[in-house]
Amino acid sequence: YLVPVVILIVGPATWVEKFPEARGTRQSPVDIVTSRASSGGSAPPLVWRYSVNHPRSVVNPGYCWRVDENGYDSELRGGPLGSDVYKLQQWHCHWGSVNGEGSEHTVDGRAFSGELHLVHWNTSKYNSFTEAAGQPDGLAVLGVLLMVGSKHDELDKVVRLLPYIQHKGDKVTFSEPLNPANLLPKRIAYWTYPGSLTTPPCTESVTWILFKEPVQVSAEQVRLNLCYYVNGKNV
Ligand SMILES: NS(=O)(=O)c1ccc(C(=O)NCc2cc(F)ccc2F)cc1
Ligand SMILES: [Zn+2]
Repeated sequence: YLVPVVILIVGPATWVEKFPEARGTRQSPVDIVTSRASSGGSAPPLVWRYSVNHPRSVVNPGYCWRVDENGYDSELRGGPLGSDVYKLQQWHCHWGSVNGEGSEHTVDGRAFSGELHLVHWNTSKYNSFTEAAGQPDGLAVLGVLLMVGSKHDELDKVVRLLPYIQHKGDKVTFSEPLNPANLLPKRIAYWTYPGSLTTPPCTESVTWILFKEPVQVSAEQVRLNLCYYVNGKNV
């Protein structure tokens, strides 16, 4: 007898139908195989400066949360970014829904509890984020691996607002001073590779800069993130 085989194709496997870029040659996320990473050689230091005292909005985009910088000035330069200057557009997180394996990148096959992305665009060459997002050197994303440990005070300024944006499209603006640099690890060693947006349209426009040292967040902070965002649905 014939066994009915139903192949349910959801998620990334269907993205190639709608987003041809997803079939590309530099798709993210990837597994970082540390033994195959070459040393940075003589790359110049990575330098960043962020505005602290300006109104930011926390948005529920339907998956996790996103903080919009609302156009306030900032700079990211150096490292693998050549002579171009990039500006912080937004930052957001990816959390796991099961056994705390929620990071997008893995390191030697190991996943972390979550991953923070600080999304920057090339203001030296392009006039808007949307324009830059379509160019191979348009975006630079700083990736921070999150692991359960002590409470993260800077991140808590966002986590404590989550109960107010429980539905997709909800947005709350806050003006409490916040320095995105405090979201980064102390040690700034990183891996870098040319990649893509990890969600549709998966455009291959991202220079990925993933810090080696994970940052600690408390189990309660992970739980709060999970309660509100499990698999992109609000629960
Ligand atoms: N997880 S990640 O850091 O890789 C990532 C960062 C930004 C975006 C994004 O802005 N998407 C919307 C979007 C895409 C475009 F290509 C152009 C405009 C735009 F709003 C998606 C994924
Ligand atoms: Zn992301």
